[in-house]
Amino acid sequence: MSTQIQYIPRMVPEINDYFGTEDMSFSPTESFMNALPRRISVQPLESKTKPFSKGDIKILLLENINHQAVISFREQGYQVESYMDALPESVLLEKIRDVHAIGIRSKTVLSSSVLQHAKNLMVIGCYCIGTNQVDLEYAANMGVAVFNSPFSNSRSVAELALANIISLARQLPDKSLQLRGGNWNNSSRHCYEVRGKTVGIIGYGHIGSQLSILAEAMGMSVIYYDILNIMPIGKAKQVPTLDELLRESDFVTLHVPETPDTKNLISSPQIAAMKKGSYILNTSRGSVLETKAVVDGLKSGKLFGAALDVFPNEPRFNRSNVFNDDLNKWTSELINLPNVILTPHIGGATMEAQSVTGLEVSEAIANFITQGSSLESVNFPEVSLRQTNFDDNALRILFVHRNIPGVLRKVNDILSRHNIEKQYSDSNGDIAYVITDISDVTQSDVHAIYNELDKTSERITVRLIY
Ligand SMILES: NC(=O)c1ccc[n+]([C@@H]2O[C@H](COP(=O)([O-])OP(=O)(O)OC[C@H]3O[C@@H](n4cnc5c(N)ncnc54)[C@H](O)[C@@H]3O)[C@@H](O)[C@H]2O)c1
Ligand SMILES: O=C(O)CC[C@@H](O)C(=O)O
Repeated sequence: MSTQIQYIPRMVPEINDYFGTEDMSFSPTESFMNALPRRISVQPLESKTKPFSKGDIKILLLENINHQAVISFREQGYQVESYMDALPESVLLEKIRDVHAIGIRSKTVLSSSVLQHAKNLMVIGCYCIGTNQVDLEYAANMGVAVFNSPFSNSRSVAELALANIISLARQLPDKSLQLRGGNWNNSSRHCYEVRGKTVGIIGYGHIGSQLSILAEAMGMSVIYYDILNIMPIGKAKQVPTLDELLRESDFVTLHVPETPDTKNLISSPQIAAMKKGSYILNTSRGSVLETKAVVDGLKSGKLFGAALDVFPNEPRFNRSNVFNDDLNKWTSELINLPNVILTPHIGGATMEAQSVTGLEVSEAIANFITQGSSLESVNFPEVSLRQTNFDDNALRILFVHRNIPGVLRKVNDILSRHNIEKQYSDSNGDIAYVITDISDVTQSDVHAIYNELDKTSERITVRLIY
């Protein structure tokens, strides 16, 4: 008989309640954080235009997004509703209906069937690296820009991968578990140094290349496989085929995104190609590694250990008794195997990474709302216009449209009674985006311009900032 779990969304406590909670750490993190070079400014660009009352803009933040984001949005005057967890779909459908911006991490799936309920949505912020949880194309076709934080947690993931490499080599999880059970076993059987061993990195992007540096510093040899030709760091060597990497590595570690090409990238044939007594690590996405093949590899003795931070199915909420066979059918087999490290998707879960991510994505969201800037969006044409000498009679027009010939001419015909101060347009596949600043606009011009642009058959969205 299945049990129905009643879910009551847990709101994030008010900001002052954060201090003194277990999540808060002041030392040594605080001094480190203050010394971090800041690529981003804490305050978003001050808009000289008057878009609307920010108090009318509703921002929904899910999955316990860092309190810096909540503080920053509230200080700017936005309405913010913030929840500890991902919402069950029925609640999400209700909540997403009238929000203008939503911030998520990896557990909230924004599929087309969810997004079609979002009537006011302008922008999605993924407070993480991965964006596979969002239907990016559908969002772009709605005129909704999606932003992520492309490298703020790369170091955290790379450090976890290195820690797992050493832990697997020394059988740390099992030794610790045995001693907790009263069992003293200081045998060196199958315990190794990592120095001189080879780590094979699949996906030499932000995380893979960080790990490369850390692993070399430990005296390891690094080889990597990537679909792109990427310049090696240090003495690392790119290998031409996945097969070569699998054959030569003592530790194989996955750092590719979830794409149709990476689904089950490592499965039984790839594990068969690995060295006997090697180890596999996955901190990328659960879909990239066929976990049943890992279970079989561990059982047969082909693999000496595995460290998995991500799984094909992951719980949406932090709860007890959820990591079981109902979630993934091989779970009980996996948890009973020796030398296996299982972590609940914590690669990027550090105070440092969450704080930087919180600021970076919030800044992108705010700049899209107040300026229309889509720089570094993952699904949108990248357009941004500098604002200079804006006076009370200036108007900024943000027009997202189908990417077909003749649209810019139509737009400029509509605007022809005004001086175009600045204009910038870009396209990305079927979508194009043009930002135009015009001057000498009266209140009735604003309405006329809006109505005319709104009627154009190629329009996806039109937004005016004045
Ligand atoms: N466990 C966590 O908490 C955590 C945290 C951050 C990121 N991630 C995951 O890690 C992934 C990688 O992050 P990143 O910042 O290094 O990404 P990245 O985009 O910087 O690097 C990914 C690399 O993979 C390569 N690649 C893509 N498809 C490939 C294929 N089929 N074969 C070989 N190489 C391929 C790309 O060319 C790129 O160099 C993210 O997409 C995300 O899913 C997990
Ligand atoms: O914070 C998360 O939920 C996901 C982190 C990680 O998987 C990422 O893609 O950045």
